[in-house]
Amino acid sequence: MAIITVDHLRKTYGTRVAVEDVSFSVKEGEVFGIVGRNGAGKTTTVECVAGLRTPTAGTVTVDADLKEQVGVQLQECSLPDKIRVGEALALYASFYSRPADWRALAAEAGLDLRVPFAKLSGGQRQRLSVALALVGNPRVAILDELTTGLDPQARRETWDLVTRIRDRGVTVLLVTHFMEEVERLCDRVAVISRGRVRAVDTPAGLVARTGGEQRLVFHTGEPVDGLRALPEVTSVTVTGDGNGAEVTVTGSADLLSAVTAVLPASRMRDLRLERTTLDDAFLVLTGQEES
Ligand SMILES: Nc1ncnc2c1ncn2[C@@H]1O[C@H](COP(=O)(O)OP(=O)(O)OP(=O)(O)O)[C@@H](O)[C@H]1O
Repeated sequence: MAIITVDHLRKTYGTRVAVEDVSFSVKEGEVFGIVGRNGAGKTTTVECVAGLRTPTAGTVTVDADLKEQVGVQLQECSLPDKIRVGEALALYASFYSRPADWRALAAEAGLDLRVPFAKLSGGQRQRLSVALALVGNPRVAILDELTTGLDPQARRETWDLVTRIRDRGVTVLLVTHFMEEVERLCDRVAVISRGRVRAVDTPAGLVARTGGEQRLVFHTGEPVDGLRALPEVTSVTVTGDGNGAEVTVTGSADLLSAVTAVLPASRMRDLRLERTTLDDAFLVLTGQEES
């Protein structure tokens, strides 16, 4: 069941078009990603979903009482330097009629209640901002670029926190630049480019729709012309000659077994198989329009 429905959303600021035409729906309980290059319209879109901005045209429907049931973590978390983690959580909890147990939230986010905001690391600040977004016990959490600027360890801890939120049944709308984050966390993702949705799919579906191509690269002294006739093969490129020739074969799934049936792996050196990645898919889907 859709908990969020965005239908032909458009948002302009004077003559500047921030969101041209965006439609998607988010199912209850899923982690739904929004990806796109800088300025694509991601933040404007989620701010409209959160009720922080009014659409110029189109509609946003959220099947939850906005004030109480949507928790928002926006790009920068800024609090007074001296406020302690526990004080900030208690303050936010006082805004809600049925707040979550904020001590448990802090423990889950790995935060010490006594530490003042100014002393928190970047990762701790991000996890505090997620905890603050959850303190009202929302059914929907909107998280905007929550791991930008974090080191790999802090990023992983934040991902674990998002996974635990999802496991509790909270629907998550996640804006991100990181394809690894999409692969790890998102059930489905909308790719936005220049204010329009270019694709909505699972991460694997996005990879598949932009080719799902495989590439086999190896060195051999053997003739490779026979490979061109294989139905799995779309191209064979040879650079250099003789025993040092580097051969690149592209094609569909099962490329490796098809090729090694004709040319045994024992006749190849430095064999490697490369697959289309989500990064490749993202570049294909957003690249042409915005270089
Ligand atoms: N308040 C505003 N007034 C004027 N233009 C704005 C305003 N907010 C956003 N824009 C413009 O709208 C476009 C989309 O901005 P938005 O912040 O939604 O993009 P984004 O995809 O979230 O980018 P980023 O990844 O850099 O955060 C940009 O060109 C931006 O400059």
